[in-house]
Amino acid sequence: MTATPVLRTEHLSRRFGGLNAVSDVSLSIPEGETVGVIGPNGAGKSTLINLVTGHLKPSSGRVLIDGRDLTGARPWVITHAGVARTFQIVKPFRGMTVRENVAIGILYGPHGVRRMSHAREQATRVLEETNLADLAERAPGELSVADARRLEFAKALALRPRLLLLDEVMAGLRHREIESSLELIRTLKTRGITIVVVEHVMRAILAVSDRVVVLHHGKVLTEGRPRDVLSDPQVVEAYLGHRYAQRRTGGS
Ligand SMILES: Nc1ncnc2c1ncn2[C@@H]1O[C@H](COP(=O)(O)OP(=O)(O)OP(=O)(O)O)[C@@H](O)[C@H]1O
Repeated sequence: MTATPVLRTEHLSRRFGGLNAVSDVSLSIPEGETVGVIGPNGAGKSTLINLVTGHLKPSSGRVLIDGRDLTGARPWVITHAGVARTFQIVKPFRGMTVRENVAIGILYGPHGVRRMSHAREQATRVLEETNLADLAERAPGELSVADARRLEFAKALALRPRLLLLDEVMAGLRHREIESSLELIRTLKTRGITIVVVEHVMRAILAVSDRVVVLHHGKVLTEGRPRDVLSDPQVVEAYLGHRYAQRRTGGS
């Protein structure tokens, strides 16, 4: 008997007026798998994440978390089912320190921490893990782009999710900063966390994905092993462009 997937979407669709932002997307992600989701701007990647996390309701189709039908459930219900996410546009609470931003999620999260002092202790551990410990008392507005993205990561990790959805956590980062984000994702993989990585940084997708799904005009164009998918002529045509293909075949 095969295990129940951590995330399953069945014929998931979302329309905005006449636009099919996500169209008939059926995915099955088993426990411990890291899936990269790529596609051109406007392909529906963030909408897909928002449909899974309850930030948008589907027009049709279903979302199952660990086999439970949570289609259209509120975000906090999805969080309590073990799902955490980052936002593409970082959304810290401005009036709080970095540590408090993480602690507040723990306090209202699924693991029953009710005392602020305990939440702060746990937040400190997450900040150490995400290399933000030195910045714990800073205001989020003082952080660099890379550290603000790390804070998003830390807020999601603080919920101790089984399924983590990362929406462009590497956008705008430098080489070294990307490497340290990849290191963190690799650590989470070894803990068995199931991860969905939406990313335009192909090096990152190749480095951590067990499988890659390509979205195009809201539909799954193709999916498979990262190197196979990234050399697929359809994917090159729709998204990557020929310069990228030449670079890859040139061995970079
Ligand atoms: N709230 C909304 N109202 C109307 N249209 C929307 C809304 N959200 C997304 N869209 C449209 O749906 C389509 C898919 O958008 P989405 O943000 O999911 O794409 P994406 O693949 O994440 O793109 P990017 O790589 O630029 O982040 C786009 O055409 C977008 O303009």
